[in-house]
Amino acid sequence: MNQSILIVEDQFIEANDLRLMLQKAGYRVTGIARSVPNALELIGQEKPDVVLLDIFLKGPLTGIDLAKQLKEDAIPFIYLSANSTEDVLTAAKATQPDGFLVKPFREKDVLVTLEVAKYRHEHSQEASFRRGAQLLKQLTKLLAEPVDWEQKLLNIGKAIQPFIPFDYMATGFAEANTTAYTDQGYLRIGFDEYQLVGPNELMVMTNLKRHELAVLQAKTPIETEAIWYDEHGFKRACQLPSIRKLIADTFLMRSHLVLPLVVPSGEQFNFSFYSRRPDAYQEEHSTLFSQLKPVLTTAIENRLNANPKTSTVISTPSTESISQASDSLSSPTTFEGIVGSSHLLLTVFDHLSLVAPSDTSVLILGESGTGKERIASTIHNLSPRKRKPLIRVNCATLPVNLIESELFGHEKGSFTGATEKRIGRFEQADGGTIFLDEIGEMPVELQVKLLRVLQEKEIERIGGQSSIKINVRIIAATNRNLEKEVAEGRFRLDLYYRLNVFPVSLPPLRDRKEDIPALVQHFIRQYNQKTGKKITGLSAQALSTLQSYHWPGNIRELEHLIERSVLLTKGTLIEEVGLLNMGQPTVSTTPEEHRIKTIDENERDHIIAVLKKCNGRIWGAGGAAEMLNVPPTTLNSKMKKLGIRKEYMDNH
Ligand SMILES: Nc1ncnc2c1ncn2[C@@H]1O[C@H](COP(=O)(O)OP(=O)(O)OP(=O)(O)O)[C@@H](O)[C@H]1O
Repeated sequence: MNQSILIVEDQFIEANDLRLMLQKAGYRVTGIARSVPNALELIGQEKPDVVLLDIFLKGPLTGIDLAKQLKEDAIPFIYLSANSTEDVLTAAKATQPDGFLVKPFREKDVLVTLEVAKYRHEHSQEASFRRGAQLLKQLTKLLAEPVDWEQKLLNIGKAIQPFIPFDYMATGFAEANTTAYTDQGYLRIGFDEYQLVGPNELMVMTNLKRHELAVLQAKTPIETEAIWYDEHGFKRACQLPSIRKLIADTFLMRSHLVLPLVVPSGEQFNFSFYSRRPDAYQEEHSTLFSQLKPVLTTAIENRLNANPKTSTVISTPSTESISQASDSLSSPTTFEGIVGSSHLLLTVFDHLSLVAPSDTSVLILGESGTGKERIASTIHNLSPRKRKPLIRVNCATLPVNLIESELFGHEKGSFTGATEKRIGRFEQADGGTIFLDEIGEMPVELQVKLLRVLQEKEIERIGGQSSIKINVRIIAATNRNLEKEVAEGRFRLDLYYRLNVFPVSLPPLRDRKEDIPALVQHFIRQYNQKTGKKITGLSAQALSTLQSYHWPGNIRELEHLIERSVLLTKGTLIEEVGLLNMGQPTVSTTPEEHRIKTIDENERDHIIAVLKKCNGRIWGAGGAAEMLNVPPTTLNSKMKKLGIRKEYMDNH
């Protein structure tokens, strides 16, 4: 083995104990550093395979400062720490360490954590390269398919989506002094559904004329190297009028990545990605793109040869979405039965499809009723373990004195009352998945035992003589802020770190109200089936009440409300829901309000109210057109006819 390790620790005795422990296990200790400058000097002399790094050191610099350097040098590191405050923990986590060890150390924990860190480090580097290679292979295949160029670009986007997430992708040639806007855009409106946004569609969506788009295009800076913006940077980049500002404003985009490709003939073709998340893009996306460059460059060259740029065809306006367009309101498109297509939920789906096939542990975070259990079973069902058991353990409801025997089992006679041998939940889940729900409620004493099981992949029944090997995938969930629990000493940092390998955060319903219509429909269908009723939907007034509510109980609360409403409704339409006083329009008593409005005025007010509710969004899931159940183009012309100006859409 003879791996080399540098210990960065200012407590002499602890550092020395570690050194002896490591040497006994066959590691070579390259030195003990007590401060960051001292550590840098030792690393300069010999690059270690792994660094064990205390957070608080001698001098003004901390282990977190050194971690940034280690990351750049691709040296794996493990923090040595006593439980820290939330802020320190957050800062430490942001440096993406390869492990955490909590003092005092047990020899076995140190050795296992080192092994895991080594594996994770090699694996993550190798995995990202492998993923790039896999994507490259997929693209090569897609590009050879005999489909038109627009479809080809869409196929590229779809293949890239899990690796470079986007809500809008713009593609096109970049040239100075342009006199036309010819980019092709793809707006994501469902898990695998995109809306084509060519120049004509963009004109309709933005109420701009062709020459106005061209002017904005000419004002848009041409990036010659990969560049990405987080929310603040993007706001600054969008101060002056440009196409990217137009896209940001129209589709509510918050971060941006431009990946330019220069083909040998000198032409530049851009892939521009936009996201509604504030910080979707990082260096790794540009690195991945470099791996894809050769195959994409060839595709663009071929396109240029077959179809010189000047003859770019401008497509006719279309309101059709490409692929799997959902045609009826009665059956919402779902991802494995999970309803919703808000960008926050689509991000969750992307994460699920990435992580499900592997054995990686997943930590699901989210408020009560956001669907954590639902997501856990989706991960299991999408994994190769799907034919084996999924065992759920609710850590909050297990009696403290029985929890150990529940999880690990016991031998007959091992304690008073143990009249029979018991197989624990871990053993029951062998070959499959264990779902540890409400993990934040697990007593601290038991957390150590759980950590051992995770590290060593074996359990011991209470009263048992030997350990039993188990092969179980762990999914844990909590509605608590685990970092706060760690900071307050109620949750072990090392266990948290071990579980938090792949966190999935479920957004609360109030942050994705655009999913409400589809969820309502889904639950109405479900309860129609159960009760034999034939409810067809919800009145606009009732929907608007639901959209104005804060939803502390999330989807479970919505589900119960719809269940109740289906039972209480006599006709076929739910006219009212039981959330009284929520979001009711205030009644004005001015004489003007008593005047009877014309149909057009009423229609105008209604459209404005809906537009405000959708933050001005017309297109896609949760957009005004969907809420009003009319095609977006029809809504656009109605708005023009009724004189609804763009400023009503800028309300935010
Ligand atoms: N996106 C969704 N589409 C359809 N049904 C959903 C969705 N999300 C949740 N549900 C339903 O909402 C209910 C609550 O979900 P679930 O029990 O998974 O929430 P939870 O976060 O685990 O709650 P808790 O924290 O209270 O255990 C379930 O009936 C589930 O099927």
